[in-house]
Amino acid sequence: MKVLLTGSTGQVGYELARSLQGVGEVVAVDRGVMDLSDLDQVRDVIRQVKPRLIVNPAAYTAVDKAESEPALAHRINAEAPAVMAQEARVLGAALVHYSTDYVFDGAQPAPRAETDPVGPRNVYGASKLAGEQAIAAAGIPHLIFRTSWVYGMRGKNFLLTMLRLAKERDELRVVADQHGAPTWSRTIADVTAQVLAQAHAGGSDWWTRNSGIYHLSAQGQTTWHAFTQAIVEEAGLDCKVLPITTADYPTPAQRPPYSVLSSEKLMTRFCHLPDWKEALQLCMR
Ligand SMILES: NC(=O)C1=CN([C@@H]2O[C@H](COP(=O)(O)OP(=O)(O)OC[C@H]3O[C@@H](n4cnc5c(N)ncnc54)[C@H](OP(=O)(O)O)[C@@H]3O)[C@@H](O)[C@H]2O)C=CC1
Ligand SMILES: Cc1cn([C@H]2C[C@H](O)[C@@H](COP(=O)(O)OP(=O)(O)O[C@H]3O[C@@H](C)C(=O)[C@@H](O)[C@H]3O)O2)c(=O)[nH]c1=O
Ligand SMILES: [Mg+2]
Repeated sequence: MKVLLTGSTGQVGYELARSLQGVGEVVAVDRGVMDLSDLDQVRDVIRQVKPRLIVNPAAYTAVDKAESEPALAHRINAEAPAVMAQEARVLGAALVHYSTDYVFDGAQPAPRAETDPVGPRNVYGASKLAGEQAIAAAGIPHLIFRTSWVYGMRGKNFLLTMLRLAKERDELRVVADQHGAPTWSRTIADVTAQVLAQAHAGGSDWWTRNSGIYHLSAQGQTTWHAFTQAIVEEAGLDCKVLPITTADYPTPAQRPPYSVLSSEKLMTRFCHLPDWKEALQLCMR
């Protein structure tokens, strides 16, 4: 089976390039081959490759910058996935896509289910929500994995930023009033591969029965402050981590105060997800 993989230079895409090897023949395309801001190019590449499955972890992920580039964020996160869905329909292909906890406003401190109302607080979240909706509306076989606070030992992420800052400084000030679940990029890729293996073994109506949104986050919850404490501790660094409020750390984009996802649906149907701290330790070791 031919699998078209986007975003293989990103955190999740890099891990997927490895995890999807057992799923099929992976054709990985980077920005140089398929620029998601060029919708004609997206269409042309899909028509050339003719995949049976498109896996799309590529996205505009710069949350603060998106506030000043809403059109570009929307093109990459909503219009490009819409084109992928249209082309998948023509080919009879399935689409695996990724979305975010930032589709929620996070006003209520309770884990969010897939059926809970959305209400993004920022341009990035709104653009990702529009991407989800375009895929769902296309009526194709699809899986949308909403994940959160992605980190890994490569790429641009909170873990690597904090490791760098903790080495440079004696103390870090980190917000302690935003709650979520840090999720290792490798967990996301491995779970994706496991679910696709089940799809492969599942018979002809598997996609009809299972298409939809799934929350895919590590278990448990924390704050950016406590996440940083765990990072500093695990790295054995000598750096104080001071709790601050969101108001003490002004950013262009608003973030949800509480965006913990309940991954019960995914765990009931497919597989177990690890605790965030155990995954962090595995990643850092
Ligand atoms: N990072 C996070 O904390 C979270 C991410 N997600 C979602 O998970 C998915 C994977 O994210 P993650 O791997 O962390 O993201 P990264 O930021 O690590 O990687 C993004 C990828 O998208 C590619 N990309 C960006 N713009 C374009 C473009 N115009 N054309 C082609 N490729 C482009 C990047 O390519 P290049 O290297 O060339 O820039 C890179 O490969 C995304 O859908 C994201 O929205 C969900 C929750 C949290
Ligand atoms: C660097 C730094 C950040 N912060 C705060 C700012 C912010 O509120 C919080 C997180 O910072 P970041 O900007 O790294 O995180 P952010 O870019 O908001 O991360 C998000 O990315 C997108 C792609 C997602 O989909 C989300 O799930 C989430 O992972 O930490 C501090 O308090 N102190 C610091 O020194
Ligand atoms: Mg960021």
